[in-house]
Amino acid sequence: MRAILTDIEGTTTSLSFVADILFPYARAHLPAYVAAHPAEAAPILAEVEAAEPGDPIATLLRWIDEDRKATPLKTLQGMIWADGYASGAFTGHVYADAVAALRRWHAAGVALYVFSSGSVAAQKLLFGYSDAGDLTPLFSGYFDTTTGPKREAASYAKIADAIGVAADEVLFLSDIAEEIAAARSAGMEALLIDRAGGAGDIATFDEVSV
Ligand SMILES: CSCCC(=O)C(=O)COP(=O)(O)O
Ligand SMILES: [Mg+2]
Repeated sequence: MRAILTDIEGTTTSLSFVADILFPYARAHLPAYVAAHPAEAAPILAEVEAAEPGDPIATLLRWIDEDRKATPLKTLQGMIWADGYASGAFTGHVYADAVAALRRWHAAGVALYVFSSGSVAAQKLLFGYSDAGDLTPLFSGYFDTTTGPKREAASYAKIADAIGVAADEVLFLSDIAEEIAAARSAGMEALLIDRAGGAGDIATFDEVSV
């Protein structure tokens, strides 16, 4: 493999860090953040209102509760989390086996990329302020839903094009079967990870040979 493309939530990072730490932090700070940053928030609120007419703050809070992977929500969450990471309210959870494997693969010359529904800014924060320190030097690039939905093959074809590596030389890792199917449709190798040790192809990054 010349490149590895990884999902975050459920793959490098626990579901509970996202659901129990990140989302509640964004929920609690969203109204005050929007009030304090009107210029930055305005285009995001306009996009939310265009998608669902009504009070955009109420819509955003509901989208958090529904775990909606909507780009404007993800953009705003990334902005809010920046304060949380910078103040030390939390650090980014990355499984120990993922940290070790990412370091090993990087040292072996495999190019590492991220594809997550979280915004690129949020991805850089999570790995930059990770429990294991700054992991961003390991990554060659980041992709989010501005490239396309994670369950559509075209998104993976675009990523392969963008990184300049043939799709069949890219390995994608994710905890979501539909994402794995989309990556395979685009010609990538792909492994379904189930960190609970259930029906996935792998349970940890230790099982991946490159
Ligand atoms: C990296 S941002 C935090 C996680 C997040 O908001 C998210 O939507 C993660 O989705 P993924 O595609 O990584 O499963
Ligand atoms: Mg995931």
